Amino acid sequence: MKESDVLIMTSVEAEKQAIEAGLGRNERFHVKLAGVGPVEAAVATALELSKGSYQYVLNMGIAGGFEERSSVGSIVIASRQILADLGVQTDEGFQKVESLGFGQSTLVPDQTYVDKLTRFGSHSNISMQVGEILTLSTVTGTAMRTIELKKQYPEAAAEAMEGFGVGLAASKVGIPFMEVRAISNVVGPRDRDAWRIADALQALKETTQYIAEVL
Ligand SMILES: O=C(O)c1cccc(C(=O)CC[C@H]2O[C@@H](n3cnc4c(=O)[nH]cnc43)[C@H](O)[C@@H]2O)c1
Repeated sequence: MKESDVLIMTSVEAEKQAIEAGLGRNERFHVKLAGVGPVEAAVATALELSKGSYQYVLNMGIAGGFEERSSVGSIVIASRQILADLGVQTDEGFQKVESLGFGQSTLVPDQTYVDKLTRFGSHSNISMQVGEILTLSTVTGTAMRTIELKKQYPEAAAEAMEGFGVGLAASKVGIPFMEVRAISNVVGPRDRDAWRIADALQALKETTQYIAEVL
């Protein structure tokens, strides 16, 4: 393992296969399973980082997109990763953990590579945008929760379940990180049959080809 190696954490085997197909034969990149949810992802990433020497950490996978901010089949690169349900629920509404005077619910990924990938992507056929990505332990599946999240995080472009965990593990040891998600479904009332997983996995594969050139 070399110091310029890149660790890519993803949730499930189908995502890993799409990413590996995009990378082709590239020995700098190591794709590992993070499991599902922020806790699994943080632990899995910390363990991988303890075994090797990495220059960069990426969280990649599919995600739900907020209708007005991202479309199915497009790519969202995180400007911020927000652990959206870390806080306190009161009669006046939800307050972030920071309002209690401790804790952290937002991470800012490495801006240099976010910019590089966005610039690179603007010359491709893939629709790519930068926006906030929420990390949640529970997939949003009702209209009411969707409205709540949009009210709390009006700038959110997507939600997934691992980004903050991966980013936190990397940030604790001072390694730059980034989250890149392909939108498979709209955030809203649960309709699993409407998820366009094949399209999202194809976008993930194509984006990984760019990442291998940019990083
Ligand atoms: O069933 C399949 O063939 C299949 C193939 C690839 C991936 C999956 C997953 O279910 C991946 C789970 C992973 O996806 C993220 N995700 C996707 N949509 C959402 C969403 O609307 N809200 C939150 N997370 C979402 C999440 O990070 C999961 O870990 C299935």
